[in-house]
Amino acid sequence: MIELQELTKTFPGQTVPAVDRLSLAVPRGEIVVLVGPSGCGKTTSMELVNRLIEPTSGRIILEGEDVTRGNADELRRRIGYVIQETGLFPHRTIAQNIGTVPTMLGWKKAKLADRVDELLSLVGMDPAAYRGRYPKELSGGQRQRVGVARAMAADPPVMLMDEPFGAIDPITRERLQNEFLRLQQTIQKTIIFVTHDIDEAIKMGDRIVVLRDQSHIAQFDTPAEILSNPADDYVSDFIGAGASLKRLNLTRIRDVAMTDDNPTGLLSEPPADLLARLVASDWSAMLLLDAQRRPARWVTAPDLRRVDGIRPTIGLRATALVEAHATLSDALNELVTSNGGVAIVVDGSGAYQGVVDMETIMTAVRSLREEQSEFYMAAKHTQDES
Ligand SMILES: Nc1ncnc2c1ncn2[C@@H]1O[C@H](COP(=O)(O)OP(=O)(O)OP(=O)(O)O)[C@@H](O)[C@H]1O
Repeated sequence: MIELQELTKTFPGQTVPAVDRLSLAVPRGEIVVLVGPSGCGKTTSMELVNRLIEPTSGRIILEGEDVTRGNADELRRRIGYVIQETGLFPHRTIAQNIGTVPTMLGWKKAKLADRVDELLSLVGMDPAAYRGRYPKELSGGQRQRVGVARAMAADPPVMLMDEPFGAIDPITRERLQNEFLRLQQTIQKTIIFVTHDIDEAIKMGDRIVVLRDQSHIAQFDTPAEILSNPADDYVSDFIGAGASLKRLNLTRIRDVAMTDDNPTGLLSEPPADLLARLVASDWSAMLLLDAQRRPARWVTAPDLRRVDGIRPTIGLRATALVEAHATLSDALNELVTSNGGVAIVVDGSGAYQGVVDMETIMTAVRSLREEQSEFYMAAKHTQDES
């Protein structure tokens, strides 16, 4: 989809190139993450790809076409760009910001307004509430969402995302990452994503490029391979400690067997009925759901025996909610601090789907390990034969 051939940039007055002969092929519909230490040339590489700066040498091929020299504006319409500080225009409304590229392309007003609303909904913001606001009237996380919506406005096949969730608190960041991964399942864009955070790279990337100085590639591989078989000490050092824990970032909750034999009930049910179901199960607590089937409270048998009717304050609050797109690492994080000792899986509207407990996570870790050792056995076998 997009191919960089020996892309090089030497800034005026410099002797050493900031980016030196970077060659990379990004497959259609994949997220390729560039990860590397500060100053290694990540941002420069991205700016070269959409020709915010012109390469000293090398070529950029987009959908088979050499776009290194042609019209740069034309190229940028085919490439959406999201940057850390979002770069929203402060004196333009959210709708005007999102509509920047379509406006340049001369879209009709009605089509533009529809597209803005569609995009706001897509990134989880109510169009009526937000389209008329200004960037400073939004939270950091909302501004990032608008940045993503703006990059997608003219439906470019390629998106460049330079630390798009960098300047955001960890909780919002995790939420935005998950939302974006969910969105990507629908939009299937070809994405180059920059981060300096290896955990984010493992989570977001179909493939990861670990960069050294001057955008020299240390390793280009899937996250699983990079974690299991780092090419050299530089890559191992970059992964840092805890490679096996990081592997939990590779598995999503939807890919493991959730527990659904745990008892649940509705806040509106009589306590005696709930109690009967709870004692008939192997569980010591029951999850109560509200009328929209959203997790509300954890209750034990003594909680239920004590009352005639269910009050909203009964038992303990149901915490540790995660969506099926979240990783096992997210689930583990949540469950260690949760009231129920499990992470509760909900769908996009917050409705209950099941729970993930420690055993689910242990089983997944075990099977990841087994897959890996089977791989090594097979590799060894082939080696012995040869
Ligand atoms: N306009 C410029 N003129 C001269 N040197 C530059 C210019 N822009 C960047 N550089 C240099 O090029 C190198 C790569 O910078 P770049 O911003 O691409 O790194 P980065 O990997 O994105 O870093 P960070 O993670 O800190 O953003 C750095 O040594 C930087 O000082």
